[in-house]
Amino acid sequence: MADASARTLTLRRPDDWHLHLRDGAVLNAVVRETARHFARAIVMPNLVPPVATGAQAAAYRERILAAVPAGMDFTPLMTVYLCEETDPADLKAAKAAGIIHAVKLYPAGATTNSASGVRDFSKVQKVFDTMAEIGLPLCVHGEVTDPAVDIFDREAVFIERVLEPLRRRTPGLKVVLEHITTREGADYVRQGGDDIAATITVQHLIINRNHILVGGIKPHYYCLPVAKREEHRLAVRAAATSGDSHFFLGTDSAPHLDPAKESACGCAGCYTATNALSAVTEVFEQDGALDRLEAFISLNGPAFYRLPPNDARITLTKGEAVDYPRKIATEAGPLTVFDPTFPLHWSVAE
Ligand SMILES: NC(=O)N[C@@H](CC(=O)O)C(=O)O
Ligand SMILES: [Zn+2]
Ligand SMILES: [Zn+2]
Repeated sequence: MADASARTLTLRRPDDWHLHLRDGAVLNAVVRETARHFARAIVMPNLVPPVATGAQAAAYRERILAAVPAGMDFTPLMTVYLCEETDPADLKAAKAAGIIHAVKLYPAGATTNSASGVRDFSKVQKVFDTMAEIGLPLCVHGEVTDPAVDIFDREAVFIERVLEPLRRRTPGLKVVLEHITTREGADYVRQGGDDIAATITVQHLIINRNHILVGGIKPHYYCLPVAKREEHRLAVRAAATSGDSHFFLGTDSAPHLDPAKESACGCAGCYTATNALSAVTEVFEQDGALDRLEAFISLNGPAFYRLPPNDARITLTKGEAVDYPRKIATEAGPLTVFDPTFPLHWSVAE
């Protein structure tokens, strides 16, 4: 489809396999930014209070659909937030009704709005067993919360201490290790067989921890899992651009209003929906991997989730630097768009 000198790419319309849309004023402002480019998205359930039941997922889905501007075609794929009280029968019913496509595991305290997450994994083993039985994937925020573990080691330690034992206890459970940031994450998933996959974000293809900390603290580059050393960024980037079916785009676009980011205790999350597709295309071009872009953004995700790829196509065109907004206005205040640090040249025909 694409060669190194391509200036136009026509690809199947992509999906975003990890997205935060929030609610209310922010939802109303950000949903169009995603719907412009992506046909579907796995919508994260970490609202306050969390989306914890099938009924709450159905109600959130209605609020999202009501916020999609007229004439735009966007399908939210809902998830439920795993709590120690989650009822396996409720998940079964919500999956059978086509409302939910995954369950999200947040270790309690690991990230934004994760206070209701799981503390004692033995309390949710029945839920995992049911999910394995009905083929409902588990999306995992893969970081331990043990205060004794260094924040830069939390993903690798999670794989060893939590994820591998959980998968051994629950044969057949399909797992997405979300937003991987390490060589260990990429290696584990690549070698993990057909029941595991990983999402990779835009920012983790582009930034390492220096971007956050050198020359002053840059709150808009702070997200969780936090960006690691350069060698890890390169390993994650190689996984994305390899075309390997275990890896697909989940932007983890995570809007927080500017005052909440630019603060003495700034929130974790990068807002990337607006320029995600241009940035990912630029990355694949930089690495001579445009022929593997469609696998990463449009094919590998649906295959893992056992959904058909989109029939619609998008056209990406290379030209002068793309002029995308630096901020998105919402009725609650501004959101800063992720700055990839280099100009983007690929625009998307809408
Ligand atoms: N990635 C982040 O840094 N933040 C996400 C939560 C998450 O995906 O862990 C958010 O909801 O803001
Ligand atoms: Zn997360
Ligand atoms: Zn996220």
